[in-house]
Amino acid sequence: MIEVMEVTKKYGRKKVLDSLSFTAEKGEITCLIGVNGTGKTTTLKAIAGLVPVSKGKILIDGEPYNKHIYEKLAFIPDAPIMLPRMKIKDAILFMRDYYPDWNTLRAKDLLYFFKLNENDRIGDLSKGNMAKVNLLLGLSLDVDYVLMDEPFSGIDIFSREQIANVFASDLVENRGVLITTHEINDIEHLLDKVVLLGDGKVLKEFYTEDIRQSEGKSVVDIMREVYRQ
Ligand SMILES: Nc1ncnc2c1ncn2[C@@H]1O[C@H](COP(=O)(O)OP(=O)(O)OP(=O)(O)O)[C@@H](O)[C@H]1O
Repeated sequence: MIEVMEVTKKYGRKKVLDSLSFTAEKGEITCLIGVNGTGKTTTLKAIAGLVPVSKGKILIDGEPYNKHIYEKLAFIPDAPIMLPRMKIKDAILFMRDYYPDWNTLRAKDLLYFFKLNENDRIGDLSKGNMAKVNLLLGLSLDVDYVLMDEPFSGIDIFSREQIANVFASDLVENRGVLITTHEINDIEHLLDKVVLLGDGKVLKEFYTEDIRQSEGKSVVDIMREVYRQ
């Protein structure tokens, strides 16, 4: 389980995360939602140990950040991970050589599934294909937790469907997936838990099944209630 416990993060004097607490479980897809600048990316980076927090604790399976964290966790940003002049196949070889948990077979499957050309250069890719390459590189690591920053941002409907299919497949089964997104419509049915953020705080945390069953509401219904207050 990923446990974010009363985490405060300041950039200079600006408080970006304000005593933020929530959990993301293994075997579940948890989605962080919030307007621009509310601290979603900062939260993922803090969990991945890429930015230090000012206060509070983050535990992965009960352990605080340590040098073995990347054996458990992959962070997939919404920007290119590799150098623009590298070909997709070079990026795959780099990952294979660098990470002991690299799964070559899965990388091949995803290359085929996403219809990517391994000879294309990273710097020449469209935004959608860049997102697919990032997803391929992240999901081909045999880790328990995958953090994905805005995997659907600026991506056309067909690519969004392809990416959503990956979320529904056994590629993410048994892992803990934590994503940030604005594009809730295509993936609402795949989400187990939603955490609504506002000004660096949790405004509401809920299981999608619970609100469907007990209140007959969708995630968008709850978002309207919370953000219109
Ligand atoms: N390195 C930094 N130095 C100073 N301020 C930063 C830094 N990184 C982020 N911020 C600020 O922190 C706030 C939260 O940024 P963050 O990127 O976490 O938000 P977000 O919810 O992911 O936004 P978006 O939806 O636009 O991606 C913003 O006001 C941003 O300007």
